[in-house]
Amino acid sequence: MEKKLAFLGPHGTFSEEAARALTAEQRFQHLPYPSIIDVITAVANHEVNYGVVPIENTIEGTVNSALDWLIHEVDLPILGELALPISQHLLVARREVPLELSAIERILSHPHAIAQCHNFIREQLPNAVIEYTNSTAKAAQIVSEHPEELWAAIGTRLNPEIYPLSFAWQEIQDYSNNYTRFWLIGTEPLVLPVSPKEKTTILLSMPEDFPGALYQVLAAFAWRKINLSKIESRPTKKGLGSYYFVIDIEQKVDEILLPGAFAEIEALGCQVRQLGTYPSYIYKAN
Ligand SMILES: O=C(O)C(=O)C[C@]1(C(=O)O)C=C[C@@H](O)C=C1
Repeated sequence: MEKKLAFLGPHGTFSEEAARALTAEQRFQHLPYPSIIDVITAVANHEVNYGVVPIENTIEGTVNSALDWLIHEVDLPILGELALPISQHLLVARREVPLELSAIERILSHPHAIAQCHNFIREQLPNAVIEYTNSTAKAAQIVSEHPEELWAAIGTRLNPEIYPLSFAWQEIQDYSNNYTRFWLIGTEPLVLPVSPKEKTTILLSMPEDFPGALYQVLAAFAWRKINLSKIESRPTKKGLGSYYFVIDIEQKVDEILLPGAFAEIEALGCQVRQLGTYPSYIYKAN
């Protein structure tokens, strides 16, 4: 039976691009879900076998809703990661007389896409009202369905191929080297192509009132020369000043020295939860 994979819909999101690229060599039924949390929940409830969610963007940083749901609400392993180049475009409904930029009253998109284009919006559309949607493609769909309104969407280069839209301005993100990392999550293992880059992500909980705990944790990695690529603190939601640390490590969990580092950290009284050990890819267009 064909395996099912959930992505943030509707069709035409960056998440769908990432999902199709990550699973290019396998046959899947790709299913759109209305929100990132719905994607994760569908995987956790076994409605689908796998899901793809955005986790971090170069300009805007961590996608907190995705990371927090994976930390607090479910226990699903990360199976793979893809960094997808992101370019944002200003899209308007197709009409006989093209909509002037100065006439745009409302601009719709996913909060992360809006945040990647703050400078453009402030300079070119200072009076437009911002309306957040669950995804870029949702914004594109809504704008295309209301050609009578003076609305624009921030969306992907593929959106005008799916919805009756035209480009009002291309490449509007504030920084050119824009990437979003996506995680593939699932309830069963998946054979993915070998990657030169393997990563492990852990969630670290520390004992309370332990001066220098983070310093000692980092020392356990440092003296073993284990490379870390990200440390993010997220609230435990149990009280102000109480945090988890999400740490991305640039090697696989069973590689030499990493189990020793975990044992040393646990001996300090910290808890280590492994969120996944997985291949990491950078998207390359064919
Ligand atoms: O709206 C989309 O197209 C998504 O896939 C979501 C998302 C995100 O959550 O960061 C993905 C990539 C871009 O950074 C902007 C939006």
